[in-house]
Amino acid sequence: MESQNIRIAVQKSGRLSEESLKLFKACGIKFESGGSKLKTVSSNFPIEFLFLRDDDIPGYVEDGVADLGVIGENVLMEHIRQVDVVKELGFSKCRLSLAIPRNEEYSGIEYFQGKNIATSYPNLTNAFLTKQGIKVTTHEISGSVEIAPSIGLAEAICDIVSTGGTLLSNGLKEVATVFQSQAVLISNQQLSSEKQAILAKLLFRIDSVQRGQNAKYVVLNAKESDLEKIKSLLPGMKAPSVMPLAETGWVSIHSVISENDFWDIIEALREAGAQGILVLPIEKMIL
Ligand SMILES: Nc1ncnc2c1ncn2[C@@H]1O[C@H](COP(=O)(O)OP(=O)(O)OP(=O)(O)O)[C@@H](O)[C@H]1O
Ligand SMILES: O=P(O)(O)OC[C@H]1O[C@H](OP(=O)(O)OP(=O)(O)O)[C@H](O)[C@@H]1O
Ligand SMILES: [Mg+2]
Repeated sequence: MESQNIRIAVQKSGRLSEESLKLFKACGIKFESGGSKLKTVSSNFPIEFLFLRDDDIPGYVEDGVADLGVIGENVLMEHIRQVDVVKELGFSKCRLSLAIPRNEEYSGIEYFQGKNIATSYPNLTNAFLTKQGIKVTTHEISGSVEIAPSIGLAEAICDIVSTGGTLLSNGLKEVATVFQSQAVLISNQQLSSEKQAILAKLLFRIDSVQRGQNAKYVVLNAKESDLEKIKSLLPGMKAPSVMPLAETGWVSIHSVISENDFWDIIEALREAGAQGILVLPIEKMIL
């Protein structure tokens, strides 16, 4: 009999694992993680977790060994798989970039013509350069790619960059971005209707958590005479809540501000007469 749980593959340990587990926990899903256990079932949601090497996840989801998976778009795009991307997760943001020794002069993409490039992403690298008429020889290596130029393995590299610290400490400079990546939730293309219903519940929870992460709850005091000006700066979920204070002529205003324009709005609020501004995190936001 088919299991009623949906099965999700997440990275066992690495750059995706911590944020993945944090997200599912923030969704109220309880499960054990850590240690040497490679499979665990949630005690309060119909989901089973498999802890795997990230490279294996897209294949497992394509084959239906797992129903869902969390994976970096960079890995997903390198080996085209028949899976659906159901949600951008907004963490493990990084880019796949071409880098060369720092003392080299970079004239433009033509620099790479005929060069040897070390990378874990030969398909993405070749596709990017071929599109621009550049022919290179890629050397596939699975890790520590940044070492390649200094040991004479290649003249350039194409690897994951986030802060740029690894490039810097290996005497390299980033010269072109091939691909921007983040973690995504992928799904098998033939989920049973039962599993689709579980996925819909999961996505509803992820949306609520993400909305909360992108917003702040703001409470402030203001003179009634400044209320209209302040209200025009505050959208809120529907409209800001306004409550009288114990002191005549003063009100307390509660609202929700998007993380993106948070500081701009706070500055404008202060100029408009807001005082005693409190900012609180939002755990979940359900529309
Ligand atoms: N420095 C970084 N900052 C942010 N995200 C990153 C960074 N490096 C990698 N990533 C993202 O996290 C994913 C996993 O990276 P990680 O280095 O943990 O992979 P790995 O060493 O191949 O792990 P595994 O042992 O599971 O095969 C990458 O495919 C990429 O999407
Ligand atoms: O630009 P930075 O912030 O320095 O990050 C980039 C580095 O991070 C990743 O490696 P990771 O540290 O995950 O080690 P790994 O090679 O073992 O995967 C990636 O492969 C780069 O080497
Ligand atoms: Mg890997």
